[in-house]
Amino acid sequence: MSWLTFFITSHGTSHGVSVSEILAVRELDVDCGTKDDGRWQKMPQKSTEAYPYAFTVSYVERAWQHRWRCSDVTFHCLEGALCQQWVQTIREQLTALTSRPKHLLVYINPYGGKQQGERIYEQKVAPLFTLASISTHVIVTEHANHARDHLRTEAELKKYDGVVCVGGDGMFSEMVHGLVSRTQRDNGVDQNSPEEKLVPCTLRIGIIPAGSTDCICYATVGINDPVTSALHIIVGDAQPMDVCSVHHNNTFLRYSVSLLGYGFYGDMLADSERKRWMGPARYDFSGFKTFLTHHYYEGTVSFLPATDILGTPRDKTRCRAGYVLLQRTMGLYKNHHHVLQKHHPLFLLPEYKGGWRVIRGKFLAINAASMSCACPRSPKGLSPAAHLADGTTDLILVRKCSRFNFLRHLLRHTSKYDQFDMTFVEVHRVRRFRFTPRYCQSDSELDLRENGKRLFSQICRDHPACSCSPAYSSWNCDGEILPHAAIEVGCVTTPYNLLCKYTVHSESIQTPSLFPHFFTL
Ligand SMILES: CCCCCCCCCCCCC/C=C/[C@@H](O)[C@H](COP(=O)(O)O)NC(=O)CCCCCCCCCCCCCCC
Ligand SMILES: Nc1ncnc2c1ncn2[C@@H]1O[C@H](COP(=O)(O)OP(=O)(O)O)[C@@H](O)[C@H]1O
Ligand SMILES: [Ca+2]
Repeated sequence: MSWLTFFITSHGTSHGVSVSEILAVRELDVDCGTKDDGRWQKMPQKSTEAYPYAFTVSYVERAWQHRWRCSDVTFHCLEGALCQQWVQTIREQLTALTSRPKHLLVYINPYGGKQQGERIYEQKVAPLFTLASISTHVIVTEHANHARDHLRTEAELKKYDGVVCVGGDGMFSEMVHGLVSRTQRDNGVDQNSPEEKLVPCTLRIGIIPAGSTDCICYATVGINDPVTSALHIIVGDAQPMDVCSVHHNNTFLRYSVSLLGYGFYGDMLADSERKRWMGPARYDFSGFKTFLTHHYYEGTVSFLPATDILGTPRDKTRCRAGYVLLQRTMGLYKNHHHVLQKHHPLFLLPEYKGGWRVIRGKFLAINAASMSCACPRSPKGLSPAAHLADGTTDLILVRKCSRFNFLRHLLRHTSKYDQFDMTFVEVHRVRRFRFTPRYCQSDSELDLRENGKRLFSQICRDHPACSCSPAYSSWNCDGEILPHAAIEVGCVTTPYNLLCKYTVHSESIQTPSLFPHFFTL
């Protein structure tokens, strides 16, 4: 790591800036002030007289709660030649940072969250990309799946070092689907086969949060802040994550990177989609309504526990980027403080000891969290100890219980108390799982659901003529509705993610070439 140190700043103090955190450098013109922003005039007269040459370095400053800000520091010196030498050396050092993107393809969802995507990008992000000399091609989407289809078929991906998603988890998911599908198609991989290993994508996806939950951004960076995300993208950070593939009867349905939730989160989502006009508050409204309906669903969950890793979902450790910057710490495992290295899947390939486990029951919620799912509503998330790129997902089963107990469970997501420490909740770290509802879903029912119609005439169970629950919920897959109740899920990252050139956050591996807040899949 190179450090730029010493030199008398405008305040006569010394300053150290790591080259890897420099965004830009510009020379100041003594006669006519700063070339860019006229800040020269503001400098104390005394220092300008004593040191007539100067340059300004823009760099990343750590602010409160994982936030990053762009700061400027001006360095002064006596000789013009020396000043130029500094500027030139810094520029050379910046050019040598190959992990930084130079050309980006940006997709903005103008419809997500509070519909502020375009404004957020123009006002907060574009000026930083310009400062860092990053060229961009910006596409404002015109309809759902525009970004997915463009990435899958048309986009000239060779021209770019990364793609940027301005939106929420749904928009990120669209882009994941576009990129992953294209990569598999180009490499002849059949997505319909649940056993097939996916070929990793070479492009990373950066997220500028502009959605309703922004849990993928929050859970990886530690905050949903557009400026922080833009700076992570500029300095070339990367963060691989687990991707679950969801299949139904050997047909590929979707990928999931954050939450796959049946029951409570599925019903809440289905209700909230009809209230998009409310913006992010729709989730609270529909959450409250779904809480009151208190439906439970019968079925069988089978899962393959991840036996070859040491961490458990009940650990007190947290896996989140935003505090360890990967490519800046050299060497494998240097900063890995909470998963024992020799047990890492890279070194110990999955053994699947013990085989599948089967649990039958009545569930209020079945949630699979591939990452913590931390978000502003729940800063610790659905599964606080979930890891970002360990090839597992945390399967949380909430059995039928009273409304009061379910409320206690929900409330614990917002406090320091353990949401899993309740008799009706269990959590397992798994590699694969399957859910089969007790009653078979007919094709005609599925068709109706796929066409967006809610079916209320579902089979009424054991006790007719009562206010019992419907037979099926739907899955909430990263905020998108999956109408199929029966699904098979595999966490597909371990074999292909960790063996590639990717940088992995604290408990996973790290290789020198990439960086933390761009996602490599
Ligand atoms: C009583 C308060 C209880 C608060 C419980 C909070 C639990 C929050 C866990 C959040 C997990 C979020 C997982 C993220 C999923 C996202 O991928 C996905 C898509 O995001 P996008 O819109 O940005 O595209 N988002 C979602 O599915 C939304 C999840 C939001 C959950 C809000 C639940 C609110 C529950 C309110 C219950 C109120 C009961 C009150 C009784 C008096
Ligand atoms: N231009 C558009 N018009 C309408 N829907 C869009 C557009 N672009 C993307 N979408 C869809 O909007 C939905 C929500 O996007 P997302 O960015 O996740 O916002 P939110 O967090 O508010 O749900 C996604 O299903 C996405 O496919
Ligand atoms: Ca994981």
